[in-house]
Amino acid sequence: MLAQLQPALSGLKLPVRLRLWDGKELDLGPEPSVTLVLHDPSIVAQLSNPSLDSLGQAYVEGKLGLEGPMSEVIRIGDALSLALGDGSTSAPTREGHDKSTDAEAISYHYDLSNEFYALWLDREMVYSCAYYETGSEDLEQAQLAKLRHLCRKLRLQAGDYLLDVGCGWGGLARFAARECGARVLGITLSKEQLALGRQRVKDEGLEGQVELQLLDYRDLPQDGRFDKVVSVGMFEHVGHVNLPLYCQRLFGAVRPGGLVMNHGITSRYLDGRPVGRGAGAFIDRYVFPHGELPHLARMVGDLSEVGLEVVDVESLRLHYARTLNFWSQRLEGRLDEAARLVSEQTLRIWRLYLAGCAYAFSQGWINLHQILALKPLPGGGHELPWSRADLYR
Ligand SMILES: C[S@@+](CC[C@H](N)C(=O)[O-])C[C@H]1O[C@@H](n2cnc3c(N)ncnc32)[C@H](O)[C@@H]1O
Repeated sequence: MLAQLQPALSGLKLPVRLRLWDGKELDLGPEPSVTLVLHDPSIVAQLSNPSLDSLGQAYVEGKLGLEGPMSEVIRIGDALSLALGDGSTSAPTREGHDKSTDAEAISYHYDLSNEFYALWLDREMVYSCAYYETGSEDLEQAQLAKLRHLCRKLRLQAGDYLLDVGCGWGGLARFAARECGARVLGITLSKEQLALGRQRVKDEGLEGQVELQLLDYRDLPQDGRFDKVVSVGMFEHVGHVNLPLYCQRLFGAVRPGGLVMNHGITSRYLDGRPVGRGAGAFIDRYVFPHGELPHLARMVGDLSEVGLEVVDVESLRLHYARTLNFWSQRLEGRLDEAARLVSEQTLRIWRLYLAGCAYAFSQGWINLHQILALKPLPGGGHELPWSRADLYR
């Protein structure tokens, strides 16, 4: 089987070395930067029709070993999938989402280990795209700049009541309280996040201003009590079927004249079908079960349908590629510590996921959009300034 496949593989001239189950080595091109270790002859059949999903699965299951820089591993995996794969993609996902399946999916990802996430996230443990004002910032600076950018877009004032939907470990909630004087309610579905988030609120003496709760977005108060609503890296978990309900809940939570910021990952495709030669299927299987990425147009449409007026949209695609590269490099630099915190299989998954998503953003398979919307005042007016100049002062 390998003898049949070898001419096709060698024809690609990729900088890859194959190491076989019997120890033999075979270079497919000059100066190999990546070694694929075929632990099992059965993996050869998969190599003849590879996708990022099947290659990733073989790695996770230990049939395939990967040696070399992770970014290079992903690039090679994609080149193999493009050249030899049949290019088949699955249909767009439209799963039913209820509170219990969503809670389970969230726990699978976010309750993994606070210590593990702390190894490679920034100090505030912000788990979403950072903002690089000049492109020369490190991760710590860029995450703080992102929090500032969001608060500025929300025109957050002292005394404002802010709702943070999907608050993670509470980095934005604490920033908004500390730097802007806001009162904040943050909600999450992760018990581990909640415990550490509350501890950090306490450590900073912000208990009078910041409250974090375990609450599903479907159960949010609907009496318009919040001046501003922000949702960062959360709507990817909602699912197409529930997007109208999600937008309805944001609308119901904010007061007339208030602002809503939705920051999250969007699909390149209008129908939200999986992207990237099997990459989407891998993420769904191992990383974010039940996650779904809508197109920007779908999200703008659903916000508009409930009565929120979209006033500003910004794409930060390459900002997320850079953020993920930082995360991936930080994890790669601390693999021994990580291996003590999570299982070997989980570590393999997260290594592929971080490097793979950096690649996916860099290729334009997925994007990151900040969508600012407002709930108009009775009569149609609003409180926004005439220009965006205030954002950049
Ligand atoms: C990628 S994290 C982003 C966390 C934070 N916003 C940040 O930027 O660091 C996604 C967050 O959404 C929350 N989440 C997902 N589905 C949710 C739901 N149905 N209701 C409330 N929170 C949810 C998760 O618990 C998690 O805190």
